[in-house]
Amino acid sequence: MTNIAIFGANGRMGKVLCEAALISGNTSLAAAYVRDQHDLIGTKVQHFINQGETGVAFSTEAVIAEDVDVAIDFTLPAGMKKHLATALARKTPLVIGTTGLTAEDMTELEQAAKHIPIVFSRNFSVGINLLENLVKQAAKTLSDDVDIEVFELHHRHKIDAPSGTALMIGEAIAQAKGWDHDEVAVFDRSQDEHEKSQKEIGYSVMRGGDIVGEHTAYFAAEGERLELTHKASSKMTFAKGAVRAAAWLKDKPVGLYTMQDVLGFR
Ligand SMILES: NC(=O)C1=CN([C@@H]2O[C@H](COP(=O)(O)OP(=O)(O)OC[C@H]3O[C@@H](n4cnc5c(N)ncnc54)[C@H](OP(=O)(O)O)[C@@H]3O)[C@@H](O)[C@H]2O)C=CC1
Ligand SMILES: O=C(O)C1=N[C@H](C(=O)O)C[C@H](O)C1
Repeated sequence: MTNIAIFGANGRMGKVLCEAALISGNTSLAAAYVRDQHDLIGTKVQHFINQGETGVAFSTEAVIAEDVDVAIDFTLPAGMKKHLATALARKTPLVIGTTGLTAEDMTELEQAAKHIPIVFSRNFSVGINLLENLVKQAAKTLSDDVDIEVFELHHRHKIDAPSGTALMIGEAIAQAKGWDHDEVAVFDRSQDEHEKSQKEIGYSVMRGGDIVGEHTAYFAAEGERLELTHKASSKMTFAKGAVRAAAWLKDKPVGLYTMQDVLGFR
C-alpha cells in the first residue's frame, strides 16, 4: 500500500487525484494539502469528492505528514516550486504534473531529482505516452517534405498555452528529426508572415467550455496527410496515471523519471 499526499487538493485536478488515490486498490489517501491558512483546513475531504470515503481533512501544505510515502503536485509553477522545496526537505518522492514550467523551473526540478525520486510528466494518460512514441516514428519515417503542425484544445480555465502535452509532442518530433525545438517552433504566424518552410513545427491553441484535452499532430504532404489524435474525456484518466506513477515511485532510487518509465515504454 502506498500512502499518498495531494498538494493543491482543492484544485480541479487535486480533487480528482484525491478520488483516484482512494479508489485505487494499492494506494490510500494519507493527506490533502491546501495553502497555509486556507479556509478549507480542517474540513473533511469526503464532502468535496465524488467517490470513495475517507476521514482525511484538508491540512496545510507547509508540513508533509510522517506516514506519507509519495506526494503528488498538479498545481501552478509557483506552487510546484514551493512543494518541491517541502518534499526535498522531508526527502519525500514526488510526482509532478504541473505544466507551464520555464527552463529555469526545469533546471530546479532536475537538481532536486539528484536528492529525491521524481516522476515528471506533462501528461499522465497512457494514450498520450503512446502517441509520443507514434509521432517519433512518423517523424522518422515520413519524407522531409511533410509539414508538421500540433493542435490542442482545452477547457476555458486553462492558463498555460500551448499545453504542456502539445510541447511534449513537438519536442518528441524535433528530437526524432534531429532539430533544435526552440529554433523550429512557430507559435504565432501573424508576427512573422512567410511561406511555411519544411523545418517548422507550428502550434495552434483553442480554449473553450469543458474540453478535457485534445491533441493532434499533423503530418501534411502533397497528396496525403497523416493525423495522429488523442482525446481525453475525463480528468480521471490523468489522475489514475499519476496515482499509478506514485505507487511505482515509492521504492525507486533518486532520479528523474517520466511516465514512459512508469509504463515500461523505455
Ligand atoms: N500532467 C498531466 O497529466 C496534467 C496536468 N495538468 C496540470 O495540472 C495543473 C493544475 O490544473 P487544474 O487542476 O486544472 O488547476 P486549478 O486552477 O483547478 O488548481 C490549481 C491548484 O493549485 C493551487 N495553487 C496554485 N498556485 C499555488 C501556489 N502558489 N501555492 C500553493 N498552491 C497553489 C491552487 O490553490 P488555490 O485554489 O488556493 O489557488 C489549486 O489547488 C496545471 O498546470 C495543468 O496544466 C492538468 C491535467 C493533467
Ligand atoms: O490543464 C489541463 O487540463 C491539462 N493540462 C496538461 C497539459 O498542459 O498538457 C495535460 C492535459 O492535456 C490537461
